[in-house]
Amino acid sequence: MKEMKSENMKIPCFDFSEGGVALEEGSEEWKERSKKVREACEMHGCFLLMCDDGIVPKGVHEELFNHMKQLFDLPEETKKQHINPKPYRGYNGNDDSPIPLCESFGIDDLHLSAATPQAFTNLMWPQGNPHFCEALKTMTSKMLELCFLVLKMIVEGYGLPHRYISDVEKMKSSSYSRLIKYKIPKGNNNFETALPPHTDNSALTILCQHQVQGLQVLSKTGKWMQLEIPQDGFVVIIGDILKAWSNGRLHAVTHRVEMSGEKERYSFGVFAMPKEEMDIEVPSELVDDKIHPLRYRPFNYGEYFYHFVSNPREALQVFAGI
Ligand SMILES: O=C(O)CCC(=O)C(=O)O
Ligand SMILES: [Fe+2]
Repeated sequence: MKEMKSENMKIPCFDFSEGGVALEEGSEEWKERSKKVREACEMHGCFLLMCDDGIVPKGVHEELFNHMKQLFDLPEETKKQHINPKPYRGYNGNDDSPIPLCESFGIDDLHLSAATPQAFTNLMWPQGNPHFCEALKTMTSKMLELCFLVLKMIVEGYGLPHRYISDVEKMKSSSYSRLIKYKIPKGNNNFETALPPHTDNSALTILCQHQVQGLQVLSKTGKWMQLEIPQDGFVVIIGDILKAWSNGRLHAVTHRVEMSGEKERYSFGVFAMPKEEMDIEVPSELVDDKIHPLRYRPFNYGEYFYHFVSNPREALQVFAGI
């Protein structure tokens, strides 16, 4: 356990509340920070993020999680009404599931239209739940703004021409918000895996949680490290798509959730991803003959997702090699 803690010290935590977001893009400070963000994404595949009121208005975090608790307390028949034929969406929560400690709802493109969060909250509460509806929409939009900021920092961190900003902007043209509850393990085990090790099928993932920690990342040296997500803060995780786009330079970190026997855990994740028809193609600036030969041939997100559904661990491999 001690070892986990000391390794965890190495996962960088950026404080965007010290004017990070207000930093003028292109300024020297911005360039400096972008380099550090890029290095963290190469070395660890994730980093922690602190934010102040200017980014996520005060109280929205708390509001979101208070309502999420009420959501998961609704009767099973009500929760089951949230259906979506696309894999990983909809409501997942029955005890026969291969991951019985994890109960979740997935919703696509929550922020694009006011009708989407409203349809969801009206389905769960026929009398409506405007506060939750607003909190869901605000958090998703803010978290996607942070994703775009990080994507722009990555472009800057590699010193790529400005035109790549529109490339990375497309990496967040779709999104999927996931509301998760992790139950307390029933056995006597101190720790139980509630979400098995995986990499994300997104370009970039941003997550927050309510008080209880549990997310662990696998270091490049093969050690599991417990993350300490700051209160009202976030963790940013590189997904498979940015790994491919960056020619394998950014690390799509393997992560899992371990639950201890004490308290339920609630988390909220936003997965930024391209539209299905979008091509993922490595910028020529990130390819050279000697150290960085081209590692992934161009593919589109829909093709990748198709492979991910049948074999998540090998999906990116399909496009590896030329
Ligand atoms: O709940 C968490 O902290 C992690 C969730 C996660 O990794 C996922 O949904 O892909
Ligand atoms: Fe994940």
